[in-house]
Amino acid sequence: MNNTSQQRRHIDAILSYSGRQALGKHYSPHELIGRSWQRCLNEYGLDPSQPRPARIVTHQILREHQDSVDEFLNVARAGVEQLYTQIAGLGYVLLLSDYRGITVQFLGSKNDDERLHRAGLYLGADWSEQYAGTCAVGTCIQEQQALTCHRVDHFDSSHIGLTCTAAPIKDPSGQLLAVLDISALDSSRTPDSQNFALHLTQLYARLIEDAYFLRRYRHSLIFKCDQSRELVQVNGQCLFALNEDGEVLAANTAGRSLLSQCHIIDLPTVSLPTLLECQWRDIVSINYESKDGIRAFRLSGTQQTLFGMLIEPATNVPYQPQLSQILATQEESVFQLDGLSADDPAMRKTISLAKRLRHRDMNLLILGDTGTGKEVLAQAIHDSSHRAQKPYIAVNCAAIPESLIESELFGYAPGTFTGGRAKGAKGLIQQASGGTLFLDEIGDMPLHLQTRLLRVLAEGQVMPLGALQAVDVDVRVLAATHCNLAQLIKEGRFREDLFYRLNGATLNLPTLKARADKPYLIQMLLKKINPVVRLRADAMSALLAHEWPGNIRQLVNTLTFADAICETDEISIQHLPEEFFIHQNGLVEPFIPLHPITTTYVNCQESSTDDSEQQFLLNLLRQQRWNISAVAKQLGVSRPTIYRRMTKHQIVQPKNR
Ligand SMILES: Nc1ncnc2c1ncn2[C@@H]1O[C@H](COP(=O)(O)OP(=O)(O)OP(=O)(O)O)[C@@H](O)[C@H]1O
Repeated sequence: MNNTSQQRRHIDAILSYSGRQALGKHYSPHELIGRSWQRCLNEYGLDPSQPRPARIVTHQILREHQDSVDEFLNVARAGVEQLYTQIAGLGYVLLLSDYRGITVQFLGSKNDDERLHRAGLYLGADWSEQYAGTCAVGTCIQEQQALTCHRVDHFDSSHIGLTCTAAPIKDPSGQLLAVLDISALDSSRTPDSQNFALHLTQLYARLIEDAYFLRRYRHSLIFKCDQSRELVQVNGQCLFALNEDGEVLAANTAGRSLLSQCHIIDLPTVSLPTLLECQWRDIVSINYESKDGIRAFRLSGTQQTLFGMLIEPATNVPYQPQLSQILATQEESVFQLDGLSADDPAMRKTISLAKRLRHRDMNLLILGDTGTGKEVLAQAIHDSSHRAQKPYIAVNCAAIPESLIESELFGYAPGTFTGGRAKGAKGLIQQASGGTLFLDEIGDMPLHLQTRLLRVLAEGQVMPLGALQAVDVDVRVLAATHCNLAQLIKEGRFREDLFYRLNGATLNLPTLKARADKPYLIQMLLKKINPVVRLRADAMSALLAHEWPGNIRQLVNTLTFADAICETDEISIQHLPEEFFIHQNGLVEPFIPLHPITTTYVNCQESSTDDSEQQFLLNLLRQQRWNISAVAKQLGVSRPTIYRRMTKHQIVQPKNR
């Protein structure tokens, strides 16, 4: 088809689309292009049968347009030139237009000067939709989004040879500032071939937008954040300019979309500490307290972790006087507590509270899912308190049989039980006197014992079973549970008054899945298990991606397992339990250890190759007296997995156990 008949066909397609001509078998445009065609026909009164020549504004007018964005053009230059070097060899030219569609910067080949001029791919060209009809620049201005306008997407039939891709650049207040466009004179390729061009243009539009943002707010403190700790410095997506009180003055496009996730549209009233559920000092002290200059935060009302860094003002440091005051209130370091976490927002709050309360004698309630480290925290609070030299007694209320828990806790007087000790026995509460009593799984404590415990807490005295006289005790109680105590209170299964006695303050522990410092925990725990062994990147990625229903306990077991079956000093994904393999496509083969073993319960008909794993499992089963559920819990896997593994390793449970 020659050029003229192509143009004729295109005019028919638009007239048919507009309903001004009978519907034929014509090209049906993308919704966004269709909207633009409608605007051209109905709002601007453009006539598709009257192609318009490219309009290039005069030098004088061009100068006025350029002057109005002079500062921006200076910042954009480097990005524009870099993008052009990447696309020039592919036959593209580059246009940067202002928000009115006038091309204020142009980069293209001199060889095609005349053709480019005729097509409007030229400095000073007017690509507003109102004049040029549907086109990448003009439609991007109207729709405020990146798009490709490929060949017959153009309204004006004189442009149907072109392929153009454009992306918007916003100013720090969110207003359209400019449009970055790359165009080619001839493109016989399909629209899909422009996907790469679209991504590249969007990427450079963002780079230029961010460079301009940083330039405009160079005198302010800038908070830059990203969902990845590794990428925040080189490619932090969100930028926030802050005043000296931590209020957000401006944000880039990604920053504004983050704010809109939290339903915030009114910028100057947003406080960044509120948005990140933290103190202002947590933000301003990043560069002074964090080793890598990055700190983890949680986005308010979500489970989303953001890693943030600060870019300090180039001159005229507005927050400095306040900063010195803030840093003067630096939190003391308490190694027992600091070591529990590297950088996690929830742990930061918990540890900070624990530090402030550690020397107080108030009772504390530690809440968290199973295996999140409630007991470890309790021990650390005791070890860092003024009671550290006194006893620390831990009691698991769910593990002691109900018939024994009373005597275990409160002790008994001589002669109370037949078969009891002649001198009676001191209960655990009395043993903890002067120190700390940790009551784990407090939600499982029977109601009548809750009443007795309440008396101990209220009166500072314990009455052993069968005794006539109460004994004075001075005990600080740290209680923990994974239960919802409010719910238990509602159901009448937990005493409300005891709850208030125990809950001098609440310390919350996050799940392992939600923790931002998983890499630290993994490395720290592995070092404890085996200081020599090292994790390969594939294993680390699998561990980081895991759900961890059993939390840190499951992580400890997983690492212990991997260490046991790994025969070199490197753990890779094959050494992790079955749950970590990608079964479906067989990408990863399970572990195959080397040394054969023989045991009473193993049918060694053939020499097994999975012997280390077999030995590990066998040892665990023996330790747990063949309680499959207990082994499954310890390894953080399901019972069927244990049975499958037993079958695989031909481990047979002894009949007479
Ligand atoms: N910060 C930590 N550093 C090292 N090990 C930890 C840490 N937190 C937890 N662990 C380990 O994780 C396991 C579970 O911890 P812990 O018993 O304190 O959890 P828990 O919340 O009390 O569990 P449960 O609710 O089942 O009683 C233990 O092996 C403990 O040593």
